[in-house]
This record gives sequence, structure tokens and C-alpha cells, in this order.
Amino acid sequence: MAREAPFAKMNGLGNEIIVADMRGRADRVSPAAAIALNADPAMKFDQIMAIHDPRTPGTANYIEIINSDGTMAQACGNGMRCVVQALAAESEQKLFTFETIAGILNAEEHADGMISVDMGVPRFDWQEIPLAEEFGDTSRIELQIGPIDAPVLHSPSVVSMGNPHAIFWVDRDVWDYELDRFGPLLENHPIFPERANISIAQVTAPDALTLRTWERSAGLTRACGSAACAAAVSAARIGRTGRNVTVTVPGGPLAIEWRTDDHVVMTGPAEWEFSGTFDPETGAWTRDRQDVA
Ligand SMILES: N[C@@H](CCC[C@H](N)C(=O)O)C(=O)O
Repeated sequence: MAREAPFAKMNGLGNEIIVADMRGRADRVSPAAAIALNADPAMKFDQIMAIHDPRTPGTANYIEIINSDGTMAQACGNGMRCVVQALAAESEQKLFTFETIAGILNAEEHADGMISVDMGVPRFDWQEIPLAEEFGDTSRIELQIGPIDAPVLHSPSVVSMGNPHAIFWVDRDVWDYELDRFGPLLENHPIFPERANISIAQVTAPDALTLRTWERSAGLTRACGSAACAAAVSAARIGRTGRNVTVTVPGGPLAIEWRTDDHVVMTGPAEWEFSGTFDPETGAWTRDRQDVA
């Protein structure tokens, strides 16, 4: 087996993604490789989306999602759009089905280049998010937050989009808050036994939100697709918006539809930056010659 695997460096609204083509090989991207790649300023990323052969022959490609600290994530909306664009560039295929550790996902590339991903159904039960203690109603929960001196950041909406999310509602501009300071504290709050992605959200219209996210295991990002879905369903659940909203993240807008069949569909762009090959064990990488200016 060749040691090097092809990759495409991409982004989804500024969420930095490496799409790694691991098809036809039995190995996986090691946590050490992820950490080494992220330490290189030219490759710094939020998630690696590793495309593997189907786990059962004849079924969907298996996508492994690896955070920049080498840990696994169950969902990555922006990364899935990057995977779709990378695979769509190989063929005429427009409709895709993938398997992740959180289940089966369907996606589609539209004629205008925008990509929709069916992110599945939101989970509101406290054990499925998961939370460390029982809450009957997770649409807003009261948290004991000791060292954080921001009184508004106490009663988030919590939800799983495959991965755990907490959405803190604010009335002021989301940029008024020091998410880089609160994010790591809230991510590791004992109520979240598997930690959580932490977002600050402001409802700006009955069909619009602004959102900033501190991602579990990746830190501040310019976009988090699963957080946009989590914020959209949470806003609708507490009666602040309808079920079709535009969620504007630092990288730009995402359209989120919470369908009547309970599935959440996210639509947005993906962007290719450059390609190369890398060693999935060590993270050593080379940029493709034709991409070098
Ligand atoms: N960027 C992603 C979410 C990434 C996963 C997250 N860091 C986690 O560990 O749950 C997205 O676009 O959804």
C-alpha cells in the first residue's frame, strides 16, 4: 500500500477542512498525524474528513471526522459539504449518501454549486446530548457557572446534532462577547460529560440568526455547520423563529431548514484551496506541484 494519501485543503465558509482520500486502503489518519498537520501554519485546520471505503461492500462511503486535536467528532456540516464538492468534481454524480459514526447522511450538489446536507434529526433528550444530570426540558437549562462573569451566559439551549451543542442566547451583537475566554470553560463544564460545542447566538429577525462558535476540540472557528443547525432548531423550539432560517456565521450565511419530517437540512458553499499528498501516520505532506505558484 502506498504510504501517501491524496488530500484537498478546502473550507466551508472559513471552517478549515482537509478532505483526505483514504479509499482503497486499510489504514486510518492517526491522531499524531492530525496534530502534526495542525501545527503547520500552512495546513492549520479545524477538521479532517477522511473518506474511507464502505464498511459494508456496496453501501455508502464511510466518513471519519477528526478534530484538530486528533479526537473524533460525530458530525461536521461544513466538512460534509467539502466532501461532496471534492467527490462531485470526480464525476457527474450530484446525489451522495455517506455513513458516519452518527449514522447515514444524504447530500446533494445543486446546479449553482451550493450543497445541501441532510444533517439528520436533532436529539433533545438529556441522555442523548448527553448531559450529566437529568433535565426534563432541554430547550433552556440553568447552568451553575462559577468563574464566568457574564450573567447572560447561564441558560443555554442544548441539543445533539450527532454531536453535543449548547447555544447561549444574547440580545447584543455576538461580537460583544469574549467567546475565546468563555468557550474553553463552557466546553469543559461538568454538565457535558463528552464536552460540547459552545455557541453564542442572537435572533435578528423571525427568520435570521447570527452565530459564533467555540468548537469542541478545535476552538474558535469562522463557521460550524452543526452549530448552525443546532441554533436553528433551538430558536424554533423556543418560539423565537420559524423553521426556515438564515444563520450568519463569521464566514457567511447558511440556509437551515428544519423539515416537517424532523430532518435538518443545511445549504451552503464549499471552496477548494489546494491539493497534495500526506502520510496518514506522521502527517508529513507535500503540495501538488501544479498548485505551487
Ligand atoms: N465544524 C463542524 C463541527 C466539528 C465537530 C466538533 N468540533 C465536535 O467535536 O463536535 C461543523 O461544521 O459542523
